[in-house]
Amino acid sequence: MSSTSAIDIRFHLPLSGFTLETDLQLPGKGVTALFGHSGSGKTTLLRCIAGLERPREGFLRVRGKLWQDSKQAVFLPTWKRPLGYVFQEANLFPHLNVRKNLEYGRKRAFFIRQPDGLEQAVELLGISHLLERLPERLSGGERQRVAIARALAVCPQVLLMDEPLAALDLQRKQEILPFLTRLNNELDIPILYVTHSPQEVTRLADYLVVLEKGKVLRSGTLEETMTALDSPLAQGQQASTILVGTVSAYEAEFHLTRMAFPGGEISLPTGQAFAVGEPLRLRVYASDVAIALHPVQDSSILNVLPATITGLANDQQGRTMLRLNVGGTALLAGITHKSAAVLGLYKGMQVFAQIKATAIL
Ligand SMILES: Nc1ncnc2c1ncn2[C@@H]1O[C@H](COP(=O)(O)OP(=O)(O)OP(=O)(O)O)[C@@H](O)[C@H]1O
Repeated sequence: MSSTSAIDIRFHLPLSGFTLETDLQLPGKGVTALFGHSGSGKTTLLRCIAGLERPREGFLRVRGKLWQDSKQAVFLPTWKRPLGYVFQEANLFPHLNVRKNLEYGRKRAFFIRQPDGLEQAVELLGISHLLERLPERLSGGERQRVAIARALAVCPQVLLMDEPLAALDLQRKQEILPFLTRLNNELDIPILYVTHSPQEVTRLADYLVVLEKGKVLRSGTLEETMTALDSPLAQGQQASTILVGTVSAYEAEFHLTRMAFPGGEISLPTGQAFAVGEPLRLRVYASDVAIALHPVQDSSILNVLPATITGLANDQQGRTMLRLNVGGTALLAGITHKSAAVLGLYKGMQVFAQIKATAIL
């Protein structure tokens, strides 16, 4: 990552009983998820980036622009930082309609560059039909879409989102997720996204920072961090791999979509037809990946990919997690400790990964 396109963050912020200590370089575009247990410091880190906390020692450079450097006594106040901030609650002004809520934020912003920022935000969040409504006449999901549009209407250089879905029920979450995916695809700014939810991480993130007690436990691409055998995300029933690729074919007769990814090709049944070339993101649970020593001929499993074992970790419940390299893509396989022993699996061994099921994210 070059320092002109990245976000460089170094903060040392001692609070009573808790110290935030971060030294990070994050990508200057895409979604970076900040993940960790309650109290690990995710919100405090966002507040530092927003200039709402002022660490005595701090350095922050966003895509080549210095926002903060305690050594040079540089500290841009919050109102001069070109950022959008979305909270758990939408916090709209109840007496202003949606349009006026959006305009209010824009009027107060110091840094607006593009005159059509508001229209773009309205279009991106699909809220043009809501502009004349008062917040009390919006659903929770709509309110949150307005809050996101308000943050984007000021044309920020970075979007900070603090658990934007946490206050919503499952159905509302599902309603908003496609808009968040769209932001990631269509905006050229980085999004820092705080969440507790492994599902949101896997659905949205390109890059992941795992925080624990104010420190960075791990940071890297989603693939690296999810498949590192000592990562909290690679443990238990939720352990999964995200495969990113494009549709290579659709077999209408079988309602079967084939996706090409750097490690090969994978097929999955889909209710809807996808166009060739369309981007797809699939989740493969580790528990849905089995291991064979030879390519199996007579099997109902469609996806059999040659792989090399790059790591093994046993837990205390009789399970072994394998990290595989499938043509350059990391894949987790969760099998029993007994199967690993019977097959004589070891690091460096060539095997075949049989992928039983996948889900589109
Ligand atoms: N102004 C403050 N003064 C003292 N302690 C603080 C202050 N702000 C936060 N803390 C403490 O810092 C720690 C991290 O809090 P923070 O809200 O950043 O965690 P989090 O990971 O966002 O948690 P959650 O997921 O529950 O929102 C907590 O122990 C909190 O009590």
